[in-house]
Amino acid sequence: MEFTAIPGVGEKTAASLAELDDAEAALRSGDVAAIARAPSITEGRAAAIARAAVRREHDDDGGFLATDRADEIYDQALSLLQARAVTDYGAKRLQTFFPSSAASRIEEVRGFAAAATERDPDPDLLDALAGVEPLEPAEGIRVRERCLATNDAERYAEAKAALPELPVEVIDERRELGELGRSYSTVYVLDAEFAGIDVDGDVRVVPDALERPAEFVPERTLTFFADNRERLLAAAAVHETAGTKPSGDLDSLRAALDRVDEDGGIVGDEELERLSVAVDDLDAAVSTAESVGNDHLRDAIGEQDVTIEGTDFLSLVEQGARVDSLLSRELADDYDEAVRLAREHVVDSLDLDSGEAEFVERVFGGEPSFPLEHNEEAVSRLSTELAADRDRRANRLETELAAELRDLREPAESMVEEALELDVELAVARFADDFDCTMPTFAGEGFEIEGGRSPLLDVDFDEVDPVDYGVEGVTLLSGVNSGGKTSTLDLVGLIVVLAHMGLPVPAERARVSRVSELHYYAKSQGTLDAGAFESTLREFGDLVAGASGRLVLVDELESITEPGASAKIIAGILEELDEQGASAVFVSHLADGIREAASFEVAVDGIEAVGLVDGELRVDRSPKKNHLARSTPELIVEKLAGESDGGFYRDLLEKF
Ligand SMILES: Nc1ncnc2c1ncn2[C@@H]1O[C@H](COP(=O)(O)OP(=O)(O)OP(=O)(O)O)[C@@H](O)[C@H]1O
Repeated sequence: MEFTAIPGVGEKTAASLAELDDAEAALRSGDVAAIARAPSITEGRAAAIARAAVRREHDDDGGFLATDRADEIYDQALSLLQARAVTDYGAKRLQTFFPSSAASRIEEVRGFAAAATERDPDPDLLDALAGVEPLEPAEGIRVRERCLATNDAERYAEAKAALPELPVEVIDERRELGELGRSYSTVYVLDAEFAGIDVDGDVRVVPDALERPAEFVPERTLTFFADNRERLLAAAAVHETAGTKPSGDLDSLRAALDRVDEDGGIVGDEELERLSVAVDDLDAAVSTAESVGNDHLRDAIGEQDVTIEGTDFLSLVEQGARVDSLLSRELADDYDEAVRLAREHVVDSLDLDSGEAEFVERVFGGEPSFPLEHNEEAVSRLSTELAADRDRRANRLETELAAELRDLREPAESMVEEALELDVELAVARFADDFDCTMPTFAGEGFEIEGGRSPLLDVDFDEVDPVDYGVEGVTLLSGVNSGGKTSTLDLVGLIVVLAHMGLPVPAERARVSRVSELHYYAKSQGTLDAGAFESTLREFGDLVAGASGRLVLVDELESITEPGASAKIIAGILEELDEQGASAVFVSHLADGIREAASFEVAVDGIEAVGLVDGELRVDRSPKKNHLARSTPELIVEKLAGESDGGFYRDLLEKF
């Protein structure tokens, strides 16, 4: 697939997408999580790319929402769905649902929605979902104790690219390898010619290391699991609560996570723990050991009766009062004991093995002196030895554990994606539940809605009166002020948009025709000036230029100019739409004038006031077919005519 053929995808994004394992499948299925795994593609951008890819896949020109008001209705529908997603991911993924004129796309989503509405949005499940997020790649890993080495400039560049986490050293001769062996706990040599080399340290010749980089940086795998621990556990909890079968085995995943600490290190290896503690506590142990030895020596000196010959005394004074020779002669045994105690303290407190204990021999010893002092160089050698052992052991264990975890990585990723996908399904299920939705059917012309209740109204959904309304062809919708004409258009628009998204609609039953474009024009705010009027007229000129297959909803177009002209303009538009067999509902208070001006019998439906109760209009929200509803002024005049004896109101009423 040429990624640049997807609208909105340039060379740079295409190159990012190409880095995915199976970008085509991700694009085809609108898998936002997978697309967002491409470098520098955010989830928001991934949703836009997915939408464009799905459109292309289904040959959809993206023109379904043909007007601003149609766009707004879609945005409102999307917001209602998104408000029911628990995860940010779910909210973004819902953006890949859009109204389309393509039957194949609608069918695809209808299949998804049918399964989704079977789901039970259990509150525990929604709680569990709250912790699920797309997984993070392991980033910022820097390994300092191991290195790669090569004598080839080209391989050096390849190594830097394939294993950016490791230092890469250039070596010209064997001797340098020996130096590296002493500086690093492990050296991976990339050149086969060094095979069989015998140098100090852990130096391994691995010419194929760049072909299997993950094995040489187990930190990649371990950090991935450590960084994503909470998300993975949350996804596991989602599967358990939902009773769904995850891609991976949850017990193995949990057991594996228990073996990695929060920094990606190994948990539960006693020897590694011992070595780590020994490295960390070495200086403190040596210092305490020194005190132990000196305490012993001080006590011994204090208790000793020192006999000193005059010549010795003289020589001592001449030497600047040094007591070493005196110590070696008089307190040799006590000094040896002090050294033994000091060594023993280091070995015991750090739990050193016999090999390590040999290094301690050199830390304390030598010529007797007071106070007893440690040999710094020997401490440093012991420290280097312990650290190298620790690093080698950690690396060996990490390599082994990472090899096990690598096999779990893919199932773990799928498991999280499945949990996130479940959030999308549950959002649809909750939407359908909350607004008593049904799956619409596609057939015939226009639409037929039974028991439709708009969630876009400014009243609680529980208080929304159900509306029955159907239209085939071109119709005027009349009615009292605030009777619900605009709300009816909104309901029709919403049901048509949701149906073309492939989703359930808020009605007991709904039939809609397959529409190529939805043209919904909101009521204009007051009369337009000449320029704005001209451009509005041009818009309608374009609308009627090829209206077949379109659904047109227009709210009180008459408000754009004076009533007489408006009626003629509306009549003209209706004639064109009628000729092309389009379906349209025009809300208007000018039904009489329009009918008069039109060259065909324009159908008129009406939202009828049942009457005025305490000055308030009681309305039947379902428009009556082929019925010109009485207007609010007419109702008021009728009321006044009934209340008074005077002829004025009766005369007035007769004029309606
Ligand atoms: N089906 C319904 N159920 C409950 N309340 C409704 C319903 N339809 C409309 N309403 C209420 O009536 C109010 C007015 O509705 P709407 O704006 O659709 O009337 P209208 O006929 O377009 O008015 P106007 O002629 O003044 O433009 C809404 O804001 C809403 O509160």
